[in-house]
Amino acid sequence: MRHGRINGFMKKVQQEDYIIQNLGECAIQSPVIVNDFTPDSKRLLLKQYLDYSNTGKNKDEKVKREIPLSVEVAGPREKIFFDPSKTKAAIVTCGGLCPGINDVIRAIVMQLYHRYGVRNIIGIKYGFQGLIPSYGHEIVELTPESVENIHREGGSILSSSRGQQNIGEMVDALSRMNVNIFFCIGGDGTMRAAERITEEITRRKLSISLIGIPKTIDNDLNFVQKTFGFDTAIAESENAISCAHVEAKGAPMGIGLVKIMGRLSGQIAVGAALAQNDVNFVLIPEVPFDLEGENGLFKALEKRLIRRKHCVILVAEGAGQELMRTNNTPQETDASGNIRLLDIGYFLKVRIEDYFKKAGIQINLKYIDPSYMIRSVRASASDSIYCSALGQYAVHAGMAGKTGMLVGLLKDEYVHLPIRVVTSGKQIDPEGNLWMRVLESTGQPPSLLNKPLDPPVEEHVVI
Ligand SMILES: Nc1ncnc2c1ncn2[C@@H]1O[C@H](COP(=O)(O)OP(=O)(O)O)[C@@H](O)[C@H]1O
Ligand SMILES: O=P(O)(O)OC[C@H]1O[C@](O)(COP(=O)(O)O)[C@@H](O)[C@@H]1O
Ligand SMILES: [Mg+2]
Repeated sequence: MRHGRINGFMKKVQQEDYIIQNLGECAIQSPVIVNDFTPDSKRLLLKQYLDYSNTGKNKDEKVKREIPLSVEVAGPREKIFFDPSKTKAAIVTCGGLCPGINDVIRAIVMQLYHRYGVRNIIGIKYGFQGLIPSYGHEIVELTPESVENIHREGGSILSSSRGQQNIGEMVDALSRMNVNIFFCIGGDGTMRAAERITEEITRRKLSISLIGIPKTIDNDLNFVQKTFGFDTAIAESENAISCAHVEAKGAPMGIGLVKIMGRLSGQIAVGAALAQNDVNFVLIPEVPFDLEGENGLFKALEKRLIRRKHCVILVAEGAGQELMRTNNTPQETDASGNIRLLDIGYFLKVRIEDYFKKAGIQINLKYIDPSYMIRSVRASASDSIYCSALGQYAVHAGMAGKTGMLVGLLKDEYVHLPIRVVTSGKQIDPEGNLWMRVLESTGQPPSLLNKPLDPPVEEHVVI
């Protein structure tokens, strides 16, 4: 039996209260096409916590061996590790820009200063470069006054960079500057670097806590329900899609083609398509497609145009890369080692125009690429709320002496995740409900392939 607070009164809540009424027996087969139907017997456990505080010695051993799969819940700890009056904290922002970075910096500084009384807070400029003396970047002092208004602007007041730096030299700098808590705001690349920095700190037996905060519009960190900036990026892409829809309807046989960021995952494209129901085809890296052939994109597009006279296509920048590559195409990477993508947007524009020209059908294709405009803006209200929570929880974790971890949302709960589990990359499951909802809302065919793919060998991690 549990207790719930209803209208200010405590009420006993029992399992019976959660039984859903049914009008009667369901005897008719549903016309909805999905891979898995949801049985009534599938239930969500309501806020189950596990408290193992009374287990005596070897608690960590107990967590490893006896406690079911679970993660540490974030929040202020009764006892802390660092003495606030002697604590020095450093903040770095790495990788691509993302709405909300300044909100997180502000929240960390305010929380350290006002809740814990930490007076020594520094900012590392231009990502990990700022820890390497030869770059000559200045170290900036961060105070409540200096960060007071920064959340009103996009970008990062500390700036950012890509490119690997020497791990040993970075730890030398942290140690030389007497940093006790190192806050790393970044995406998958930053977390890979953070993991290596933590290993080096541990190897040197230094008492430096490293806390990650999940930044990236791509939303591709494993186990993290949502990275900050993702919601804003979706909201910003709406404008481009609306314009594409207007343009498509504004001319005979109009096609609005929009390319949206998303390197290895189509999370932004999927979110934007579901937020903006004008999209008719969503193309993402996780779901391969053919151009030609009876089931390919061109034929599906042609059928749609004949039927409805206009069409909106939303393509994630990482989609269809295999269609453009030959064995001789060089695989280029950026300074951080991320694969440089070929331009699927322009490629599709040219190929679609070519197809319809050959078919003798006159179309009007308008191509829109909002590019960096979806990530250099300030955070939306919901992202700002998320950013302040992440900043606050990151400080609680750092002051408690936790390290090699990241704060994030998982199943609507703020939790501590070991950095090593988040870097393997999160993708959209083509068999999952999210993609099914995209297919339902766009009406695009379940597959744009002429030949079905071989079944995947690896199992997906289900959380
Ligand atoms: N395996 C790694 N070892 C050390 N540094 C890394 C590693 N992977 C990425 N980095 C560094 O982390 C920083 C951020 O990575 P990047 O991929 O650019 O952005 P993001 O963190 O947003 O994914 C860059 O300076 C990059 O070089
Ligand atoms: O800023 P760059 O180097 O042009 O990179 C663009 C890439 O950065 C992103 O905006 C975000 O990537 P990260 O968060 O991993 O840095 C991607 O969507 C996009 O592919
Ligand atoms: Mg990344």
